[in-house]
Amino acid sequence: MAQFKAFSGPTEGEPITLQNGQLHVPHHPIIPFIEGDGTGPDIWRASQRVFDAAVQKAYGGQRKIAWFEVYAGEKAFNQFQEWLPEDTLKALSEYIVSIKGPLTTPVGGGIRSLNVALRQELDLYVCQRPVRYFKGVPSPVKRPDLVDMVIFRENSEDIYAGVEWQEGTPEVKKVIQFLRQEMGVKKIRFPETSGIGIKPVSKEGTERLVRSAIQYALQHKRKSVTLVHKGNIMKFTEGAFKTWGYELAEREFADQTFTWAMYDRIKEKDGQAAADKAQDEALKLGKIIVKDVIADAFLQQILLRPAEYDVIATLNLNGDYISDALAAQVGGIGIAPGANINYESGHAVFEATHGTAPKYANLDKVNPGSVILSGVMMFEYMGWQEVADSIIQALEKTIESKVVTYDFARLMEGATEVKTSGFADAVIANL
Ligand SMILES: NC(=O)C1=CN([C@@H]2O[C@H](COP(=O)(O)OP(=O)(O)OC[C@H]3O[C@@H](n4cnc5c(N)ncnc54)[C@H](OP(=O)(O)O)[C@@H]3O)[C@@H](O)[C@H]2O)C=CC1
Ligand SMILES: O=C(O)CCC(=O)C(=O)O
Ligand SMILES: [Mg+2]
Repeated sequence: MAQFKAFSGPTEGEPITLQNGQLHVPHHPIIPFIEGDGTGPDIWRASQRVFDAAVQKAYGGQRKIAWFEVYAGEKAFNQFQEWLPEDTLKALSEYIVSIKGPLTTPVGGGIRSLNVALRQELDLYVCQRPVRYFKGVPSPVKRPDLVDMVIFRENSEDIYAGVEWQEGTPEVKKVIQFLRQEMGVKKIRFPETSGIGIKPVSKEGTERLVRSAIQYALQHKRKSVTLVHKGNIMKFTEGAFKTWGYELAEREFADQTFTWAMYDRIKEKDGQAAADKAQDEALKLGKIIVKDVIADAFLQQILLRPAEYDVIATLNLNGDYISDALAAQVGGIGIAPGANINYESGHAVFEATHGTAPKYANLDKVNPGSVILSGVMMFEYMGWQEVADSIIQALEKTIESKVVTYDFARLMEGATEVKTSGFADAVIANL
């Protein structure tokens, strides 16, 4: 068992382990959780009750989660004068599967994102965010039911690496001088008053992300994987992401995929009819179509033609924007779950797509749906499918009966508005 310094270790349960690449989940697994800042505590309390009730219902006491609170953000700082204690990283690493509430990141200065730090420290290179419609949820679009996508957002590089220098500092002056004098850069419009940020995008980073997306598409019998990039402008980062993604698909999944890069090569050589025929044949054989789209066009097409998109593989910043935009299409960030995963080490930290929504902190008001659904993803990951299924059906039943939190109630006719805790009560009653 791991030894902890700042806080005590778990008092019950057994660790989840990885054996020969397979997750081994005991009947009483230790699962670390971070409550989160802002609305985090309200949402976590509600979600934890739903999880425990669903496990009890599915296994009648044979299985039970041994929750282990670990600390990050304001609660950690107040108790240990550290935003992200070493013990927390140790616990998330030791116990493999964990879940967290949102953590605050100040804008423009102060600490860097703890959420990003967790992803980088544990090398959780996939941010996986499924977006689907639940019947009865109010939506701003006519056919929200056509949205059924799973976002694979690269989670370890891009501008989130945090390599940037503030305007006016000696460091930024040095970087700008280097760029201008040694690299021949002439296009920094206002060199005296610029901050500089660096966007690293690697072949390895792209390949492991796209590989995970294609493997997911194959395992879940999805139709396509779309590489979303801004490669027309950022040629050697986002453009390379597209090229490396296609190359990976053709090299590692030659028999299971058909790429638009192949389509273009056939078209160039034998004409469009031949390329269309090759794609039709691939579809008949059940191959995954790997295609690409430029990010701005993608953002309008998901509104106009969402049914054309399925699994999405994209870079870190694009994935961040796309997650919230797609969440809005199916009713908002109140039911937008996610997971940060390293598919090689097995480490996974489940968390909602939304943030701390500070104006609603401690009001017992916001929708706990995103963390509840992140828990559903966690139970699926653990192989506790009965629990996942039972929570999903209870959540659907609750929303269909129009018992909802403020975010849905303000857009629904005849809704019964309940608090965060009240929504959890209703879901538990429907398990
Ligand atoms: N992974 C993480 O921990 C994340 C952390 N953050 C951090 O959170 C903080 C606040 O970020 P902000 O940009 O305001 O984004 P938030 O996602 O926290 O909130 C934006 C808006 O989304 C709606 N919303 C958020 N959560 C819920 C919920 N559970 N139920 C219903 N509606 C919800 C609210 O809309 P309305 O006003 O219409 O009611 C809210 O005002 C920042 O410090 C940011 O860095 C942000 C994203 C992810
Ligand atoms: O880390 C943060 O504060 C924001 C992260 C975020 O927006 C996201 O992961 O979607
Ligand atoms: Mg975000």
